Amino acid sequence: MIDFIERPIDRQAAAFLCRGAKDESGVLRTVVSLLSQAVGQGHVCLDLEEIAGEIVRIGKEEPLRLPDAASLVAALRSLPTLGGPEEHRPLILDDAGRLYLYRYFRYEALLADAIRARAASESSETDESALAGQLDRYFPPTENAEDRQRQSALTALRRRFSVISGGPGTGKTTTVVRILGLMLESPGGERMRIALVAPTGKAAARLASSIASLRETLPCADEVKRAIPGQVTTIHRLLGTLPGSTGFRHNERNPLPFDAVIVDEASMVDLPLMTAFVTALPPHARLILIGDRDQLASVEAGAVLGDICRVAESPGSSIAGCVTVLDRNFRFGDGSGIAALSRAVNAGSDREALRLLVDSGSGTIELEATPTRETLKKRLKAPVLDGFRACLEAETPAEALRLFDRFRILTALREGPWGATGMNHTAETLLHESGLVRRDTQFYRGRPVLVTENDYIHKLFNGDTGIILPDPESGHLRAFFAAPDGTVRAIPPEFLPKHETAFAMTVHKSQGSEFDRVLMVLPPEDSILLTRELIYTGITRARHSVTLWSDEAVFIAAVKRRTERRSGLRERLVLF
Ligand SMILES: Nc1ncnc2c1ncn2[C@@H]1O[C@H](COP(=O)(O)OP(=O)(O)OP(=O)(O)O)[C@@H](O)[C@H]1O
Repeated sequence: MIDFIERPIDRQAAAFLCRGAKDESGVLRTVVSLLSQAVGQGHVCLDLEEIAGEIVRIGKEEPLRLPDAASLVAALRSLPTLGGPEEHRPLILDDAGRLYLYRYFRYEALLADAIRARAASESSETDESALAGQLDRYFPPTENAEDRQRQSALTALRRRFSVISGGPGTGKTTTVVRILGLMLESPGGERMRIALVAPTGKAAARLASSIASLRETLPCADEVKRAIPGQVTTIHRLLGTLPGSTGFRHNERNPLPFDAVIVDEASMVDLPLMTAFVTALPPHARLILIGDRDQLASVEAGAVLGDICRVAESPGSSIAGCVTVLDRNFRFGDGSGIAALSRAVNAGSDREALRLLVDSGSGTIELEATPTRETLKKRLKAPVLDGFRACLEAETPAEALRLFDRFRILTALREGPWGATGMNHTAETLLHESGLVRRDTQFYRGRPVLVTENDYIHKLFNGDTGIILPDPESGHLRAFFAAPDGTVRAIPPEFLPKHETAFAMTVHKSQGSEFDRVLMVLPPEDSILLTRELIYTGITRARHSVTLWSDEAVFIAAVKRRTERRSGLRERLVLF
């Protein structure tokens, strides 16, 4: 039984796309409404095989049994709005029984073509023997026979398309900086135009600051170090947004002026944006995607990085050899609590993950039962006061921002007492009662804010985190944000774009950030929103320790549940 609440947009899409069709049974309307719903949930298409024969109930309407797949296809073909892959119609049905909205079909087809074309062409400039010597310098041979970092660098230099995937601490950034050094040292490298991008301002700032410290460690000449770009920008900014349009200034007809582009945190990039980006690259440009294939997929449609990484493993794939997975944890060591736990979660070993949490004597990972509504405030008191006191008592805005990254509450849900809204409310109450903040106005001193939309005028981006504090000079309250170069900037709070309080945030919003300590909160009841990828992403935001509030059964159910996003990208990438 597929039970779903139809949103107004699903109803309108169904009515519009089925207009003029003979649909007494309501099957067509139901299928199109399901497609609209699926896209809203991040799927790129609807798989007819999967819904064939199912009973569907929309809200309180009479349940309806859908016919078998062949009959569904035949019925859909009667729709004047439906066409095949070569046609330009609002709905597209492909040969594998996947139903798309035209826009998404086109994104997927364009992206698959662009990646295949890029993957097929090897970079011509590489001089193999010189390269081997260079690689030995950047990646000194170790007793570890299989040096995947070195392998990933070799792939990135040889190919026009490559992917480096790995969890936190596996050396992705270290490897990127070495690749930059290698590229700039190669013949003609001094003229190479390189762009570094990330999906959010926060992620861009993090990469910029890592590069600034890592480039000094490179075994290369000073002019090469100086040539390494210090600036990291967001994908939107590089492409150039156009007011009132979903298009960008740079596109196939006006390509980006770069020879190599590195995209960090690529798991956060959705299908429409990745397509816009890849199709705006000139054909000769090298594209390197960096990310963690096991993290939550993008908020909007698609799971582009995950799909690419999975295809690369299948025999006959057009992108075989383009993907390297870094799996050795250099930051914690493979045996550390967080690394072992995240590996068990990823593998779906729910019992093993639970055992690690329960038996951990190290203090780096801990499991505690989710508090009830009644005990929530009492249980939250110590973590909140310990976690935020230093930040709220800091002497300067720069110090407060640095200390704020020591601790964060991450929630699985947005709403409800165990969601980000409820946890923020309880945290604020506790801090108010303890005298650490005075929650008497909207912008009170010490209120952390998380920006939730891009504001190009004030250069604030979705995901940026700031704190409201008095300006040390004027005494006026300002929102302070860390700039990528390590300085802070101050914005009058009334100029802030859309934002939320940020003592607690959802795991989704925390992507691209890391904190020393994390308290991750799951609700007391299981829900389809609790997935393996969510748990993995939350745990791996912590650099030193994680406390998980969850009941054992809820944790087990979440680790068992995978997020599968329907798309045809993998199949389109396998085929030549
Ligand atoms: N080959 C290596 N040998 C020894 N130490 C390494 C190696 N590669 C990386 N490290 C160290 O491991 C730590 C993590 O590396 P790095 O920051 O590059 O990882 P990352 O995958 O980018 O992590 P994150 O996603 O959290 O930013 C750093 O302290 C780095 O110096």
